[in-house]
Amino acid sequence: MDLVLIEALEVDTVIGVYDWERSITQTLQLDLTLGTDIRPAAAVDDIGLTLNYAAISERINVFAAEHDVALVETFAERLAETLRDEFAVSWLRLTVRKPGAVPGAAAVGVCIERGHRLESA
Ligand SMILES: Nc1nc2c(c(=O)[nH]1)N=C([C@H](O)[C@@H](O)CO)CN2
Repeated sequence: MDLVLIEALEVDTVIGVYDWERSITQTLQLDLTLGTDIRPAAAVDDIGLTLNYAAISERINVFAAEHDVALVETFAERLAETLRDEFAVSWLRLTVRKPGAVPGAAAVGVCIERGHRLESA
């Protein structure tokens, strides 16, 4: 299995369990590792045959702008489901960090893996 990477993508969204968080936008930082087979695209140098990280990043920005949830867990789970529905992703690892949420910690958050890792031929 090959991997396409999106690292330290910053997106703005409404997120948080406390009342004061319900009326503000906060920035989340995302790391995304996407499992795919890059060989068909590499063989003919065609963006249409791989996971377009620019298009996926734009989709994540739209997702963040449209969603409003309490937990980073919910954000991660729903985003992973959306990406697996809309792109040819066999497996993904998604880390969602909420910088500055806890005093003394650079960031807090979750990391999830979904789907099946395909072996390379
Ligand atoms: N496991 C989690 N713990 C907490 C979350 C969360 O989303 N998942 N959220 C908060 C608050 O919103 C916090 O980030 C505000 O600073 C607390 N714990």
